[in-house]
Amino acid sequence: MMDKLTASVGTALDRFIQQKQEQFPYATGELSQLLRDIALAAKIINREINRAGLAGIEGGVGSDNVQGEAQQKLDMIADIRFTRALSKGGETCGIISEEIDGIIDTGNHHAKYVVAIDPLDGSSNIDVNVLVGTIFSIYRRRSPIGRPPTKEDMLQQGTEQIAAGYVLYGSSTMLVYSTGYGVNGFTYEPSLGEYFLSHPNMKCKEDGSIYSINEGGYNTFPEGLKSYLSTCKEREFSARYIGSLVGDFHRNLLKGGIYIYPSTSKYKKGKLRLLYECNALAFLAEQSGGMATDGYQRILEIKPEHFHERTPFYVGSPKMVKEAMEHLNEYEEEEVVSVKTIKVKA
Ligand SMILES: O=P(O)(O)OC[C@H]1O[C@](O)(COP(=O)(O)O)[C@@H](O)[C@@H]1O
Ligand SMILES: [Mg+2]
Ligand SMILES: [Mg+2]
Repeated sequence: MMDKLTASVGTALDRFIQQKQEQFPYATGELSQLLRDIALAAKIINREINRAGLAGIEGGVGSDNVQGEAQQKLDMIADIRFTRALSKGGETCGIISEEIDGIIDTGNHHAKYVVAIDPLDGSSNIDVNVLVGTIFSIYRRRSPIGRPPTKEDMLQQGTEQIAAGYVLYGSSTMLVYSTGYGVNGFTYEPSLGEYFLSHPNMKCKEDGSIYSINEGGYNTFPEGLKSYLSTCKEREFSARYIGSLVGDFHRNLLKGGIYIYPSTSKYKKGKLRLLYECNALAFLAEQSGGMATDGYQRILEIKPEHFHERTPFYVGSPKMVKEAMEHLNEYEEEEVVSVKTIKVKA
């Protein structure tokens, strides 16, 4: 359905959500409430992040999450705050969080939505005052209303997302999300405690000249990727890497560019998690005219098997993602031929 009402810059988030809901005669307001729950929790996290150095909430908690990564205090605080806001809000029946092994059952068994969330993205940047984020995906549950959330509710393909977004805690705090009708960005005004529309109808540029990748693992990158990176360097593209996925994605969305987290010897399937990092950003990328793949297939079509499964991630300007994939496929074909040749010779 075409977006009849184009909200103008400065529209308060609450009003924007209401306007969108009114465009759907059968909307019941549950998704609107869920989005408000996320926006509320993000305000609290924003406050915690801004005063982290003073409040002694920097550093680790001395435990690892299910992926064996050291958990930071702010990882846990963010996880608790989002879980609490979503549980109290009443519209979320189950949550998958980066910080928790299994399904978080909120007890809201009457609710029809489930959420996958990376409460704090870019944890390695918390203590060095570099921007961090939150990433979330929202799905309609599959299991009958009234029951506890199930594995099937949480392990849905990215194409099934009802909404997705991120919060960026940077020089300003922004909430960027989509409900499947374009991508809109809101800037938080702390003195008023409110978000206002600042980036309506965000569009990803067809092409760009920024590439974002941690080249530390270069020696173990797929040959095709090495070849693509050479072309980026030949063209003197700008290398930009914050080390916070949300920040790198946001910059490339605004300026044009490609973000890559490939398979490496340390992370055979890439480092990033499908359910609460890649699916959400792939949804936003496609909603804004960008592209997101694992190098070979659309991220949104990957059928998840595990809550914390990882995937290689190639996202951004479609022309750049397509070219990177061409290089990957070219080298893959050559590798197949060379194996066949060796076999024939043997
Ligand atoms: O340090 P690396 O290997 O480049 O990884 C950085 C990537 O890892 C992440 O920090 C992973 O996310 P979390 O911080 O939520 O675990 C991404 O934000 C970032 O893009
Ligand atoms: Mg993350
Ligand atoms: Mg995280």
